[in-house]
Amino acid sequence: MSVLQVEHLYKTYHSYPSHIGWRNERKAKSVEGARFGWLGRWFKQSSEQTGVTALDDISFQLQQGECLGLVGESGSGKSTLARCLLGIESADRGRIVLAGEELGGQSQSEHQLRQQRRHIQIVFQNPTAALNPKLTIRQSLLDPYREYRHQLDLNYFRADREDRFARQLMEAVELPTALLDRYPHQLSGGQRQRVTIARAISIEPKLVVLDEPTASLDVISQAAILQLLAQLKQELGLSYLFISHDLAAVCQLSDRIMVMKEGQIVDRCLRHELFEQERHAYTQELVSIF
Ligand SMILES: Nc1ncnc2c1ncn2[C@@H]1O[C@H](COP(=O)(O)OP(=O)(O)OP(=O)(O)O)[C@@H](O)[C@H]1O
Repeated sequence: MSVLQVEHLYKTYHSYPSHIGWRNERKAKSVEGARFGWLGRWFKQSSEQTGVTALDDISFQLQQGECLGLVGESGSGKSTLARCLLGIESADRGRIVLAGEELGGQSQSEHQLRQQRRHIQIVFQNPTAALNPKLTIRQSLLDPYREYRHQLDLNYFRADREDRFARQLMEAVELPTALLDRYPHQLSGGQRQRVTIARAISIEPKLVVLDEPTASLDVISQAAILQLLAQLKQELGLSYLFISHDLAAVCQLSDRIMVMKEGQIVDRCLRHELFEQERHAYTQELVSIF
């Protein structure tokens, strides 16, 4: 079953000349400015010259329980795609369908949008920035649960009591429950990343976006986190979109791999095919510099 379907996604960033100043830029971007004003016309013209196409006709499907790896050099559009999936940015064109429901469909209310968003969670590269330093681990873990508690229908975790729920989450990511009342700065980097993973999976999302989840960790913690992610995927039947520069990590965790270049998907393969000779020239280049 397909969990995620992305169809013909496009996104261009328009950057305006910096000497114009934000007041004029805002004016130009406004409906009146863009449609009628000389300022709008002039800015549109200059932005077209300086626009960056971050996503250029992206289409793919991700199956239930699958890990889809996404690799590509810096600036190829990986994070833009992640931001569009999470609703942090909107695409210019195209459709994102999550478990049969279009994300951000036109007739959706704010409430419906929020409901949909909970089905996609993200694990960021830097767990220190992802955790609020003023909250204990317990508070951070329970945040998503408290926000969505009335709509949750969990299969794996039992959420009848907060304390039991928090303990279950710690056990799932192999952390001692004694850490629950500590603050993020009292944990190691690897432990903090385990907390962000526990938080992301706590409400059993349909899709977890892993955005370079091991990049800020030492080699030993990296291996342990990859192993944990593989284990959770199997136990909870999770689906991942795994974004990384690290081809070895991507090959270890992913079932299939997509290669992105300048906003386009230029190659797709099964993980064991990535290092084969007859791949796309750009894939071979990535493999050779790895
Ligand atoms: N807010 C923005 N405004 C203008 N251009 C942007 C913005 N965000 C990204 N870009 C541009 O869009 C392109 C894709 O960027 P993106 O961050 O998606 O790449 P990436 O593959 O995730 O890179 P990295 O691996 O370094 O994170 C780049 O050329 C980048 O400069």
